[in-house]
Amino acid sequence: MVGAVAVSSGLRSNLGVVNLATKPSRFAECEGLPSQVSLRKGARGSKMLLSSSRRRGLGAIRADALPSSQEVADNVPGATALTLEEVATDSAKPNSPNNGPMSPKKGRNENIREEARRQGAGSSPTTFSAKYVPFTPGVKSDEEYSLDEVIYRSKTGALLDVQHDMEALKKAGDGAYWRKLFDSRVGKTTWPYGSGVWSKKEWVLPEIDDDDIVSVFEGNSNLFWAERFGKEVMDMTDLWVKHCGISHTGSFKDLGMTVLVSQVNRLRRLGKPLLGVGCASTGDTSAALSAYCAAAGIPAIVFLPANKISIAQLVQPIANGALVLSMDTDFDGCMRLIREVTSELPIYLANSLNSLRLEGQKTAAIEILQQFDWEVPDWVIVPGGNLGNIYAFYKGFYMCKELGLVDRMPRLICAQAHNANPLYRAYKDGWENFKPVKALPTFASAIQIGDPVSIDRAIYALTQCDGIVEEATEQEIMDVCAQADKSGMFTCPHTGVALVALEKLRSRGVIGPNDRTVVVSTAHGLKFTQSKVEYHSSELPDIVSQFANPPVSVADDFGSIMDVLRQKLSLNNLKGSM
Ligand SMILES: N[C@@H](CCOP(=O)(O)O)C(=O)O
Repeated sequence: MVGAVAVSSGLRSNLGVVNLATKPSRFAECEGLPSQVSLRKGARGSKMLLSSSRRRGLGAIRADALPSSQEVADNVPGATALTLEEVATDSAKPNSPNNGPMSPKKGRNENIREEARRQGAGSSPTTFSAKYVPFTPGVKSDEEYSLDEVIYRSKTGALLDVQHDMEALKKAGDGAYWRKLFDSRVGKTTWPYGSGVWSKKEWVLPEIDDDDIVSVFEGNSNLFWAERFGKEVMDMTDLWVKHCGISHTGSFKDLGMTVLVSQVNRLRRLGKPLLGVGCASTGDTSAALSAYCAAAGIPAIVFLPANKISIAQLVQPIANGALVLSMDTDFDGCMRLIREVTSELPIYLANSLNSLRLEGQKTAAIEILQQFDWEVPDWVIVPGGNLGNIYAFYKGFYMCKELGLVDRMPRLICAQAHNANPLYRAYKDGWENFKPVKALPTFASAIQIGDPVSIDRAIYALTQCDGIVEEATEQEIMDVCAQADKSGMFTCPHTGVALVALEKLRSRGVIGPNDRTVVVSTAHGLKFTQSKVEYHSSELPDIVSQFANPPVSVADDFGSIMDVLRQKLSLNNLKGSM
């Protein structure tokens, strides 16, 4: 066990040293974010710019009501003004990263954006449109906002939804038309359709100019048949994993972030004085935001709970040049603070409270149908923390049904960690009396959230499709991950939570042995190696490592190695035949 112990203690000591809270100055001057506009002391001086009613308004601000860059500079001690022109034109500069490395040159002088523009693909005036409306299902309202406004909540404080002109989409063609169009774009590098998200552009952000899109051709993620795990562990024949973690920054967040950052890119070009984009995060949202902002040359500001995210997640925004603020609180605390800050300063909020994100995330559901050649699976299991994604999946499936691409919806299951299970509790209570909880530490750290922003969206989605909520204990999460990994996967703990939900529903007979079931894997397991190392070293407190596979320490000589092989591989039984 020497090897395992060494690896594990090395990792642990690394974790101990990395605490950005003690080193703010090194990171305050990250590329693209003038340190004068840092959010340290004095930023609260800008309070006078916003009316107190807006402060009470749950963070809802409209872009046309935002202070100008000059006003910010005048009122924020130490801030300098970016001219509107500077803000707006940065991404249009010829050497802007937005036009840079991810756009391979076509011919001598043309990149793929230019090629798409020349061919008129996607940039011509569209008959499709989308707008924000209050997310108040069943309640009629005339309230609506352009997607070019900076607004996250309705007048009454409700969440917003992006509403598409479904009539225009229906008029364009029937289900077969849309299926054919989407299928024709898969596997190409045509800008911007090489992206799994933008290949559904008409259903996502129909009115954005292709030139404003910030994409690294995310999406089109793997959907694979988990044959051995399905058969041996779940007694199932038709179990699939949609691996959204095989993505640019290693999680499904890329799907939403390409949409959100593209819209910010557009707003800055239109002259909105947005200084940057900010989020609270348990590690994946911050990684995605930082990468897309870096690709577009837009400042990113991320609020992280100190010592609560993995090193692999922490290093991503650092490397991408974001301003990383590490705080001695949990995710819910970071979320409260970023909402306060974004209602004070012209920083665009990138958490899934912002309904734009879900427009990108819903494409994973459409992809699942597409990958099954437009056949609908019986069940789709999604891990849930802040709860935007379960609604995003619902919406993707719903649009496909409404527009005739398929004729039914799958049943959705949301899976939560027992240590952070407010949705599960509400479900068990017949959806009555939702109460936020104090989320306790869980290996599934990305869903360690006690007061989920999208609770209303999640409850709506689940009630609409006869959905189910399940929960997983820490022991169950680690065991199922080890079993899944043994069958060739490399699961993140959140995927483990979804697998536990599956196991429980299988053992109760709710999910049948031949039901086509998709488990959504939300992140790459390589982001969460620490708990795996400790599990296989049997070093996790309060966890019995029944599926541990520790490395064997062996002397570097032939005889010792043969002894181990004999013991481990039952070579003695084979002796006669050798
Ligand atoms: N797991 C998330 C938490 C933030 O949720 P979001 O839905 O607002 O992105 C993360 O990776 O930060």
